[in-house]
Amino acid sequence: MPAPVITVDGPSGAGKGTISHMLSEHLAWRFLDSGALYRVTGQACLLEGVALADSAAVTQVARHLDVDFKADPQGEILVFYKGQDVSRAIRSEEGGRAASKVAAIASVREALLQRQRDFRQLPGLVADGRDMGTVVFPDATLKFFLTASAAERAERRYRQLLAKGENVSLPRLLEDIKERDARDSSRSVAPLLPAEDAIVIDSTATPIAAVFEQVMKEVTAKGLK
Ligand SMILES: Nc1ncnc2c1ncn2[C@@H]1O[C@H](COP(=O)(O)OP(=O)(O)OP(=O)(O)O)[C@@H](O)[C@H]1O
Ligand SMILES: Nc1ccn([C@@H]2O[C@H](COP(=O)(O)O)[C@@H](O)[C@H]2O)c(=O)n1
Repeated sequence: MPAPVITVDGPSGAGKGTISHMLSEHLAWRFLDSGALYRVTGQACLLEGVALADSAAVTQVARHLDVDFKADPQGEILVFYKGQDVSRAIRSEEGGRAASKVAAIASVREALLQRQRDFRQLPGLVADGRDMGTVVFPDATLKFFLTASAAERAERRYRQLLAKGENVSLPRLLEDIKERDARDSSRSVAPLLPAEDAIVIDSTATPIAAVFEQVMKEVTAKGLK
């Protein structure tokens, strides 16, 4: 019997990472941040001087990706590429753009598929991404698709980056989010869309605690808690 999986998909800034992290802590299950794998692939290309448009070379980078995840003492997950902490670099808007470009290459997705599936271990896995419920774990026990308006997601990202002391422009963030939504949704391979059996939650006007409560109701109803 394979380990149970809860998938949390949706567009950028919908709250997937926040809810998935809360859920994995609450259940004491493993956590897969699949976006980080695409972000590290993009960052590795920038570091190794590989052009993002060179699909064959980007695929080689993805196949041999030397990536590691480690929690710091505060429980924050740090991401390492070839032993170097790239957590901050991959979280930039540029990192998100590069990730979304490499993620549109079918052979890159293929190269990262088994690595993602390897996270499925007992007692269970919470998997955060775009195609967790549709492609990577189609047999997941429970599937969520979180969404919110682009304006609300840009506002959230704006507040998040301001709190980190970064100099950001809200109109630019909104443009970036719309551009990334369009690329992620229109690509021919594993486009961003809810699985047929996903529970869709629109959090545009719903605080995090209330979203988590809704998610936990479904988890309990499935007998996972
Ligand atoms: N329901 C909500 N209401 C208000 N703020 C929220 C809500 N959900 C998440 N946030 C905040 O929005 C920001 C982005 O959330 P988060 O990183 O979880 O999104 P994400 O979907 O994982 O985005 P990405 O795919 O780009 O990593 C965080 O600062 C988070 O605290
Ligand atoms: N399963 C996934 C996860 C992510 N992507 C792509 O990576 C970009 C960054 O993801 P974040 O969740 O860290 O924001 C995202 O825009 C997608 O293009 C993906 O394709 N599949």
